[in-house]
Amino acid sequence: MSVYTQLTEQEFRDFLSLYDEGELVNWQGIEAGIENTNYFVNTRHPAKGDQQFVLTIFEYLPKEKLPFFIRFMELLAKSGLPVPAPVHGRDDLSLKELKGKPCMLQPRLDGNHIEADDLTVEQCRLIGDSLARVHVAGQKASFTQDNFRGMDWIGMQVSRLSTLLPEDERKLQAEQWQAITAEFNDETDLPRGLIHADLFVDNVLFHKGKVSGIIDFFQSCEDWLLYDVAVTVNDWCLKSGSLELAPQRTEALLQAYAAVRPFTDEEHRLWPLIHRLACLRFWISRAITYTYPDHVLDSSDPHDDSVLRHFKDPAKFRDMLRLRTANSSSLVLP
Ligand SMILES: Nc1ncnc2c1ncn2[C@@H]1O[C@H](COP(=O)(O)OP(=O)(O)O)[C@@H](O)[C@H]1O
Ligand SMILES: N[C@@H](CCOP(=O)(O)O)C(=O)O
Repeated sequence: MSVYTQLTEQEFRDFLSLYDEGELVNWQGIEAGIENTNYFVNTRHPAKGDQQFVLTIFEYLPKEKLPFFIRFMELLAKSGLPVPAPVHGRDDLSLKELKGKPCMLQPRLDGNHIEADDLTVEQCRLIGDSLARVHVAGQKASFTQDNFRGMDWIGMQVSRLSTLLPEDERKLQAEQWQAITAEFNDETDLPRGLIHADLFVDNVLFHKGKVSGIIDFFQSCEDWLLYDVAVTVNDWCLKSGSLELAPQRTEALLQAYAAVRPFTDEEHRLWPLIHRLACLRFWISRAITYTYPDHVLDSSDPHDDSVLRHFKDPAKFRDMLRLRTANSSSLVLP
């Protein structure tokens, strides 16, 4: 469970007084998530009735990065996607502060998470369609933000980790980074746009056979659209208990995506390699969170047992990187 910032009842009440969303009924810390503190917060309003929200407190993201996420979420919600547009306070602003940390209130969307192993081919199809719609809607944006975990960041982490990793892992990262930077650079002719950048299964809710919630936009940014597709496929389309891609799931996701936004020739060519970029990125971010937590959680002491958190296994993406490299000829876009 990841609840880094604990709040008292009075602090919840004071916070809610900044909004016209009613009085506090109750709250509960949310177990999922590793980077931010999240609470379910229920209120009762004399006219609006019972309401359900999610309060997100940003533990390490700098305040200046947040307006982009808010604008992107608002744009997607306005485009008809099931994205929780942040709630505006009495001052008409959605970005607030609690205990010196930026925070915001979002509507709690209906639906449930599905365990990756239980996903159906239909759910993979639905998320392929939704992802393409996110990308198409993002093309309308007049605002942007760089990927703070993009190529520059990955390059920096590869050098930082080189003195800390075992020799075989250091060698693997160095070789992969060389292959990746040879193709992915300023001359790369891949379509770019606003991407979610973390569309893992646990960032989507399903309700009544539909995608009812796309959440956690706090890695979103401008980058290669195909990178977002690779990140998504690598979490949604695995065979049960394996890191191999399940052909039916993969095909369903990619075909549904391509029906909304067809892939370009350059995207077809670079599909096998962009998988390796996606794997390397999450291997590194997990290694940093898991093995070297000080590097990530600048604003809280990683050895402080009073905070509740959970970690994700970096080795999964190291092994997936090896597998995608070995099987690269089987990675084909429709
Ligand atoms: N708007 C929302 N509606 C419903 N549930 C939400 C919403 N936002 C977050 N959650 C719940 O909170 C959990 C953690 O949120 P998330 O944004 O993924 O946190 P983190 O950024 O720390 O990973 C999600 O897995 C989901 O269960
Ligand atoms: N999906 C990432 C973790 C990103 O962190 P989150 O707290 O924003 O979900 C992974 O699985 O490594």
